[in-house]
Amino acid sequence: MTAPVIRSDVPGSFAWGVFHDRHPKLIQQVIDALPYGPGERAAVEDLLAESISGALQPLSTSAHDHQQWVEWGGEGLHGRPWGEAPFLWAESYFYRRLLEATGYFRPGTWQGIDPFAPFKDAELAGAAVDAELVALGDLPSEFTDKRAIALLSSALWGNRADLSFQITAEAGGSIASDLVADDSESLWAELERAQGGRVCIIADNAGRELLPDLVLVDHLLASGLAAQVVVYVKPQPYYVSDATMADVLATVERLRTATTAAAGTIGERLWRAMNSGALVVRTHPFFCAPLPFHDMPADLRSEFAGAAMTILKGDLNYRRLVGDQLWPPTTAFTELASHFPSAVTALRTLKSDVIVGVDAAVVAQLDNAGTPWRTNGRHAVIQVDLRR
Ligand SMILES: O=P(O)(O)OC[C@@]1(O)O[C@H](CO)[C@@H](O)[C@@H]1O
Repeated sequence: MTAPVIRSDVPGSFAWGVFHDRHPKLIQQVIDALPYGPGERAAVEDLLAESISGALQPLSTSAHDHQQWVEWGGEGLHGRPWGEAPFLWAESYFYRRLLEATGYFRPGTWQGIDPFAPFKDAELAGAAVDAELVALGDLPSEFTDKRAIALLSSALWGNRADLSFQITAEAGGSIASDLVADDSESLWAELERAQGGRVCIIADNAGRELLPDLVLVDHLLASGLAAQVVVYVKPQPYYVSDATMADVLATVERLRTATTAAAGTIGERLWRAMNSGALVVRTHPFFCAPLPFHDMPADLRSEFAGAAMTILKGDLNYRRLVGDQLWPPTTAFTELASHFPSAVTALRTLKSDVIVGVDAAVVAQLDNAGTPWRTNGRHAVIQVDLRR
């Protein structure tokens, strides 16, 4: 089964807009957020110009991952317009090159400085997170189904980043009308069935998404639904807000030091779970690769094999799971997710063109409404492949 691979050279498409509208704004924000010198500023602006109207240049041969990117497909793309590369490839490479331009990997003063840290730090320190921490206290404190459903919903809508505990505490669950596919009952049934196994979570964004993700992790461990949770984060700054280990530590600290008792208790439990190995945070270079998960290397594949469930958060992980392709939206999710080494659940708000596993009647209704439902971030899916 196949479908057209998404590229960013179709004017007016979502992918085209990412390169032509979103990236110029992002680059401006990056060079305004830290006092980069003339060299870094020029390199960042050159990258933007190259990605919009130039030919795709290779990483410098002295870069530690030069060869890796050649193997990931760079060789066939060097010298061609960026828009001819698959969108997933080009977007991922853009973030790698942005780190090159800001000196993230180069020995020197900017080495290891996350160019997106000012945005992530501000979000985590902000009033919205304060309100989230307070709202945590309104959730049932016992490890009931009601709490589980509310936390799953918070982790899902945390990907939308304007909704989380505050909504779920009030609604007592999901914002059902915006869920275009909901297999959450299968997820809970499978976690109950496999009780005491290992659950993997492939994290997405830091801040207002990682916070509810970690609260869900705490629930899985404290309720006994999982004996161990492994959270996978990015090895380096990526797609602006993607979570790294530094973001996990900052989020656990934000919980621990919260003035609200519920949040503080969860933060302490997460700390102790890391101490005991019940909660493990891991990463791998492939999490910043420009390829679908279908192509994951054997060492990473073996880490997921044997997990009771892997939960993938967010839009980019969904694109990598099912393939960044224009599938008919009614294509079965299980058909495209079956390559993954364990049972999987996608928790994703829709922010790009890729979507599968939606009933024909729902697709017709959404199409008829005339809104850009695939990309406006309003809708979401909870999709499960139980591998049986
Ligand atoms: O994975 P997330 O954080 O949910 O969303 C990331 C994302 O929406 O941002 C990109 C635009 O820059 C999209 O191509 C991509 O899928």
